[in-house]
Amino acid sequence: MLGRVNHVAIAVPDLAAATAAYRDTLGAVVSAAEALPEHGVTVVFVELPNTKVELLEPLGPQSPIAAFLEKNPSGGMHHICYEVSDIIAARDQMLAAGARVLGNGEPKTGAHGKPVLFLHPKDFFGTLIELEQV
Ligand SMILES: CC[C@@H](C(=O)O)C(=O)SCCNC(=O)CCNC(=O)[C@H](O)C(C)(C)COP(=O)(O)OP(=O)(O)OC[C@H]1O[C@@H](n2cnc3c(N)ncnc32)[C@H](O)[C@@H]1OP(=O)(O)O
Ligand SMILES: [Co+2]
Repeated sequence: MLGRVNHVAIAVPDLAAATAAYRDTLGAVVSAAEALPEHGVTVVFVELPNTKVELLEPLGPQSPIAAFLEKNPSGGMHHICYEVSDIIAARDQMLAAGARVLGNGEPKTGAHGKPVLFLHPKDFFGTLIELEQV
């Protein structure tokens, strides 16, 4: 079911500072910041030769990363995103296996304009998984 790693996401308390560290200290190519209110985050992508790093800052009072940052105030790895070819088939395969698909189970449009779903970290060894249809 799983294809390539699309991105690894890091939740950060200060997106401008994190972006500057990746751009100026690590010498990476970074995108402009984009607010995604429907996901409760502002995001910057770090472009790498083989994948991307997604820097996430909370946006709004209902941000899904707010509690994570309370527990990890200096930031931390938040999720890994795998590509799938058919997100509905992947969702149904996960539900049949007893894994928890987060939200209402319907894909949302992710940062790349593609359908995404999340799987509960407690069902996958403490790692939140995002599936993105490509
Ligand atoms: C930019 C758009 C998009 C893209 O296209 O790339 C994105 O990536 S959006 C990214 C942000 N969106 C999401 O994270 C949506 C899915 N997340 C959720 O639904 C929730 O955050 C959650 C994972 C269900 C957790 O919410 P909740 O149960 O309310 O939080 P708790 O703090 O109570 O956590 C319960 C339990 O799970 C542990 N936890 C929480 N988050 C993570 C995590 N990222 N990685 C690993 N473990 C996590 C948390 O520590 C709790 O464990 P215990 O303390 O042992 O109970
Ligand atoms: Co993501």
